[in-house]
Amino acid sequence: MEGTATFNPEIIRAKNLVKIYATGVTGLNGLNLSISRGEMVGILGASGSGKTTFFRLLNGSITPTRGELFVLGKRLGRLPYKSLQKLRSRMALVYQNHNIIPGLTVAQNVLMGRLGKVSLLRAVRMALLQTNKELEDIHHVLDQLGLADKMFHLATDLSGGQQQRVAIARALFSDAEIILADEPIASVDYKTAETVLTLLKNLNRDKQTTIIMNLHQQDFALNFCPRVVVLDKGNLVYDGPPENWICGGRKNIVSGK
Ligand SMILES: Nc1ncnc2c1ncn2[C@@H]1O[C@H](COP(=O)(O)OP(=O)(O)OP(=O)(O)O)[C@@H](O)[C@H]1O
Repeated sequence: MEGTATFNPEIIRAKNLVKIYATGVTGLNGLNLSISRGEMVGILGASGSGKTTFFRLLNGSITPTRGELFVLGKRLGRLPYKSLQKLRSRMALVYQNHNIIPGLTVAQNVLMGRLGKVSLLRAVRMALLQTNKELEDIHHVLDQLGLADKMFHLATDLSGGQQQRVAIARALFSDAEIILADEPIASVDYKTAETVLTLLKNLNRDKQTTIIMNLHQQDFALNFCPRVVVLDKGNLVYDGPPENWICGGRKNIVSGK
C-alpha cells in the first residue's frame, strides 16, 4: 500500500461475509476484508467469481446472507431505508449499465452526481437549473474525457462507451467519499481507459477518495492499483500489491492488451 492509506481509518469492513442467492448459488463465501480511507483497490477475478456481488452488497442493493459488512461505520443489511439512502449519497457508483438518467442531457447527468444528497425528483429539478459556474466545472470534467462537444446532447443518444464516460464524469464530479466502479473501462478504447484511470487516480491522490474498482484488464490493475484483491468462486485468494500476485508458481498478472 502507498502513501497515507495505511494510517487512515477503516472505511469498509467485511467479516465472514456470505451471499447465497435465492437460487442456492453462492456469490461470496466468507469474505474477510478491510479497506481504509484513501485506498485505491482493484478487485480481480474470473467471470462469476463474486466481484459484482461484492459491489452490490457494498451499495446495499442486496443483503448479506451471513456475516457482517460495515461501510462508513454503518452495518449494512439492517439499515432503515432512509439511513441506507444517506449512506449511498456518500458513495458514487459507476455500474456496467452506466445508470444514465433518460430525458436529461450529458451535463445534467453529470450534475446529478453532486445532487445525490437530495431526493431524485428534487435533484432532477435542480439539474434543469444548473448555473454557469457548474456548467464550467462540468465542461472541464467532460473535456478531460473527450465529451465536451456532447455536453448538451441527450445522454441516452450517446454510444455505450460514451455513456460509460458520462458515468465516470458523474463520479468524478460527485464529491463522494467512496467510488465503486464496476468495470469502469469495459466499453472504452485503450487510450480512453488510461485517461479514465488516470483521472480516478488523481482524484484518489488529491482528495483521498477511496476507489474500489472491478477490472478485467489486469495490466491496468498492475499500473493503477497499489492493492488488488483477487476472488475465485466467492473466495478471497489474494490480497496485496499486484506485482506479488503469484499463482501456481507463475506470475498471474498478464498483459491485457
Ligand atoms: N441475481 C443472481 N441470482 C442468482 N445467482 C447470481 C445472481 N447474481 C450473481 N449470481 C451468481 O453468483 C456468482 C457470482 O456472480 P457475480 O456476478 O458476483 O460474478 P462476477 O465476478 O461479477 O462476474 P463477471 O465478471 O462476469 O461480472 C455467479 O455464480 C453468478 O452466477
